[in-house]
Amino acid sequence: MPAKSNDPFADMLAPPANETPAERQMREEMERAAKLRSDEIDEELKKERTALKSKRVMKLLLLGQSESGKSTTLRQFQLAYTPAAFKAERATWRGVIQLNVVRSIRLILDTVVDALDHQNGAAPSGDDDSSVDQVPLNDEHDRLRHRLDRLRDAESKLMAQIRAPAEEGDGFAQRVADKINQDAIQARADKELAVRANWKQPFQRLRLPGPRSSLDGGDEAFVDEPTEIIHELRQDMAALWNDPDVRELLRRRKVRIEEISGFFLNDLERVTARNYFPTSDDVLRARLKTEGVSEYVFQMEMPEARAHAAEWRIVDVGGTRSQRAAWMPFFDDANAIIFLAPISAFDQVLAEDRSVNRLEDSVTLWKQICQNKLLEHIELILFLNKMDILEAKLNSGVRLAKYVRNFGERPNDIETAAKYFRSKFHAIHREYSPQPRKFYCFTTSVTDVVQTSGILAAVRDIIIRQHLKESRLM
Ligand SMILES: Nc1nc2c(ncn2[C@@H]2O[C@H](COP(=O)(O)OP(=O)(O)OP(=O)(O)O)[C@@H](O)[C@H]2O)c(=O)[nH]1
Ligand SMILES: [Mg+2]
Repeated sequence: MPAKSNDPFADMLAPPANETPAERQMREEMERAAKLRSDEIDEELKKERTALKSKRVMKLLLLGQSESGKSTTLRQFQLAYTPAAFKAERATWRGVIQLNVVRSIRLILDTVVDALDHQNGAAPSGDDDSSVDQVPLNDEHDRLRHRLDRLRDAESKLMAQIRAPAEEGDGFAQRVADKINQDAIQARADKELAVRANWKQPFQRLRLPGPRSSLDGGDEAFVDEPTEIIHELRQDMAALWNDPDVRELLRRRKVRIEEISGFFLNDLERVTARNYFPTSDDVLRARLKTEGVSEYVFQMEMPEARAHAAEWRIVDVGGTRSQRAAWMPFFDDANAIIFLAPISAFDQVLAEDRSVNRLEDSVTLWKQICQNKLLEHIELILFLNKMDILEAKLNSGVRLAKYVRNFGERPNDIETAAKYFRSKFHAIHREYSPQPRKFYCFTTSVTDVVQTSGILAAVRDIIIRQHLKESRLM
């Protein structure tokens, strides 16, 4: 009988004192099997830990004021890195584009109705410098606006469709996660449609006509009521938009419909067709304000280890002033920020606060981002966006110096303006960053697919380079 040790655990684990040789053999076999299984588990755990370590997640934050182009940039990432999914979702944008059309027409109608009221003496007194703005309108304009009244019906139905609550359990939620503000679906005072991130879910059930080579073979178009109304009114809409008196009225009243986001009136025939199917360009040009935060997750192949694809998370936020408080929680673990400054907006004001110039707001925001201590180690990538609009504006004779005094006597052209803005934003970056960091700046028009895909590749390389540098330091 083995002597008792002082270790109670060793005693417990010791083989029984009266073990027979057969029992001993069985015990030893069981112990060997258990050891084998235990080693296997250890090995699995080790592998899991290594895999977790090498699983890189890159987080990219899109920041900037409302209408700066954040969601459009996100859509460009989707088009570049998950093109099949992007294409599959184009149908869901039809309603948004139809709403954009209705909204443009409604803006023109508001101006026409106001002019007609003035002409008929029905306008409220007091707001009258309108004789200068006035263009004589006739009965046909009046008839046109009455016929177009039916658009209201299409508008409210489209809004209801897009705002319909999403059902749970749809796979789409995996790609675009509605992170905050589940109920943040609101029509604002400016009546611009805003929806939460997973607004597309109800549309997944709608059967829309595919592009001509549709894989499901269906030519049969899904024609809902708003589509039917918009189609029936297409000629009246075109008549309104192409009417020389109406154009003159808009010009005199400085209503620049073409410059308002989501402008499709030059494509009326195409987008009002019963079997209209949005192109990729249409999706990029469509306007849908973001409420809350949405996240796009995809796998990006890493150049230094082809076998591993890093997970990328791109976070898109709402840019209106009231929504900026929701940005903070995302600062902690971000790898990089793309900050969008729409420099074409130098002569515009914020929709949410008409006392604030949009360029000044962008500059203030840029300062705040540059000096934020939480972000001091993060790569800041600046997009001076809407260059195409800036160019058209300068070419049409709008003088930058009238709005930006310091621009002075410089030539009023796009190259000079871009250089000027670049140096202004660079100076802020230098002065306000808590410690020196590299200044990355691109002049962009993020609705342009070709130009933007090159820029996104450059952005990807900047972020990956930074990540490699950090992982070597760790
Ligand atoms: N022409 C032109 N249009 C642009 C450009 N960038 C964005 N847009 C358009 O401007 C509108 C606003 O862009 P969004 O991407 O929705 O802006 P956002 O920053 O996400 O705005 P919020 O969601 O309100 O914060 C959309 O209709 C875009 O198609 C650009 O560089 N050029
Ligand atoms: Mg947005």
